[in-house]
Amino acid sequence: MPSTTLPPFPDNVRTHPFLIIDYELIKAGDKDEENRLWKAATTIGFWYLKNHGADQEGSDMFDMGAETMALPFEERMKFEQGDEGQSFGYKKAGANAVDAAGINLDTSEFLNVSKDDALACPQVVHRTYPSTINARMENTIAPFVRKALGVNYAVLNIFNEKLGLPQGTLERLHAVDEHSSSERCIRNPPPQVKEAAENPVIGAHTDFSSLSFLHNRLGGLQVMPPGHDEWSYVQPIPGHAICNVGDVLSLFSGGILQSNLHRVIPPSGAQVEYERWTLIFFTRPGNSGVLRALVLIAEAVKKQPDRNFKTDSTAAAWFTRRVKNYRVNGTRDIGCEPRPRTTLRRWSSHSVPFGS
Ligand SMILES: O=C(O)CCC(=O)C(=O)O
Ligand SMILES: [Fe+2]
Repeated sequence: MPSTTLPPFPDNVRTHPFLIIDYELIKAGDKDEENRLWKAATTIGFWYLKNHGADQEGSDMFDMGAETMALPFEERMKFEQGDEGQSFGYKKAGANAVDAAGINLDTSEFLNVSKDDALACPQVVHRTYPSTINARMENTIAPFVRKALGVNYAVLNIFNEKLGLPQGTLERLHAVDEHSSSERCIRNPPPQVKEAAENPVIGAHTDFSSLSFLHNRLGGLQVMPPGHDEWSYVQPIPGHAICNVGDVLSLFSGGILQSNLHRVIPPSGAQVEYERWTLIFFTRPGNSGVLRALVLIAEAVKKQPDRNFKTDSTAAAWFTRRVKNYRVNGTRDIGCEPRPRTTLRRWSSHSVPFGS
């Protein structure tokens, strides 16, 4: 369990301010708040969300993560996600690379529990999990999934309206009863040597979700805002989730919604001594939907001939490829684009932006 007496976020590092969106106002249909959300999503693609109502569920999830990471390593490894593009299960540290060459390995461990397994429990949809996860499937994981989905559907419905799509289009593409996404709980140990304090623990990337609903207590997350060439920290604010647009919404919206580059390095200042935990719910599209810019967005796509908003892949195939390409031992699919291990390149400068 992450300590409750963590040192404060340092005041001598560069941070990037995000808009703070009030979920209570969003639920109440406040148009000004919807406009602020739209502004955040179409500029940097990140925002803080307050009054999301998932604090207790998030805290229970962190407990689940701590209980599971306390199991012997061999036990966790029985549930390792493997190199075939499956994300559900346990990811050991060092299975992913943090640089484009695939030389430097990550230090993060992930626990990815499928929302389908959580909501169908005791039925197994995708796979089984360590005993500590099974024990909390109904009373911890499913309630968190429901809260996170509620938040993300509210946001999707606003984007749907702003994009001028027929009512319910984005929600249907992310239908709760169609198999899809995972959530993630991450543990990063403190760096072993002082020099490692600047090394990324999760390399630069854009999320291959539609929306990410993220909770962390220590610093370390950094963004590269559009038009900048230096990283800025994202300061965790107690009780505020950090939300961001992922590649799938960017793709569906022809780039109107921004999926922004970010990475994780060890926390700075006194926080560096502490284990760092993150909880994320990734809302992903249903597996059968073909990923391409939606028809009504075709005009926006035509105006950006240098960018590719067409994958010819279903969500399931695209997602599998993205997971495999992160794995050090992952085999590339025939016909797959060159393997950028991380998306250090800006999309505008490479022709297959959604293939990595
Ligand atoms: O740990 C964090 O703060 C962010 C993790 C992240 O960006 C990811 O898992 O995609
Ligand atoms: Fe991310």
